[in-house]
Amino acid sequence: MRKQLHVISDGKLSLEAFAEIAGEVEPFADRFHLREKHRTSRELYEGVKLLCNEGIPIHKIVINDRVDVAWACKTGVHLAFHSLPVRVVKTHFLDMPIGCSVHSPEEAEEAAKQGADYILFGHIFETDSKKGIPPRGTGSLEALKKAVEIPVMAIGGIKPEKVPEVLEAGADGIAVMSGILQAKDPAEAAKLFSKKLNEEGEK
Ligand SMILES: Cc1ncc(COP(=O)(O)OP(=O)(O)O)c(N)n1
Ligand SMILES: Cc1nc(C(=O)O)sc1CCOP(=O)(O)O
Ligand SMILES: [Mg+2]
Repeated sequence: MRKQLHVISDGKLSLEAFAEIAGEVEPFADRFHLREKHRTSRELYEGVKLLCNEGIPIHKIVINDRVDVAWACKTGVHLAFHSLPVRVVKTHFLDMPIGCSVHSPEEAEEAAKQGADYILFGHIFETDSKKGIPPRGTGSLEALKKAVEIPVMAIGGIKPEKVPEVLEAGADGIAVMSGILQAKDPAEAAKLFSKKLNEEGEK
């Protein structure tokens, strides 16, 4: 199966800047997450409109945490540690695609049992986003893959040269923030991630 590339907003760029980058990398990416924990629902709603104006199909847009905004915009939702439980969202929003962040095989099993469509597992490698917290490594990814059947996206410190190792450990895709948003040429970076994912995914 084709391996996925998720691009995660960093909460630092303006939504206009993120949408512009999203427009450039759209052909190479499968999902765009608005992970903007400090923003209001109105700002997130406007952010979705900006993404749509840049040509991002609605099915590729995911809102972090805010089920209300996801429902209003008909996007997917990504549930974080502090979010509503997967089961609750699943019960009330039958058709909403649901992702969930997990940090152990037990959390992964629970998310799958409650009806998550996919999980993000991390952080795999050191990343400025999780300073001072030891990375979990690809060994833990391999162990977690044995616990669930739903797709597992690896997150945290993923650079193009790390993709083979992550796929070797069984990842169904990757989620990337700085590797694309801070790249000199985000489109080239996304293209390279996509190439690495497809090359390795076909093995
Ligand atoms: C053990 C552990 N708990 C929580 C977090 C952070 O939660 P998450 O839902 O992944 O939220 P963000 O990564 O989006 O901030 C964690 N990394 N580890
Ligand atoms: C949002 C997020 N969640 C993580 C987790 O482990 O739960 S790591 C992460 C940030 C990923 O950023 P980068 O690609 O720049 O390392
Ligand atoms: Mg996370």
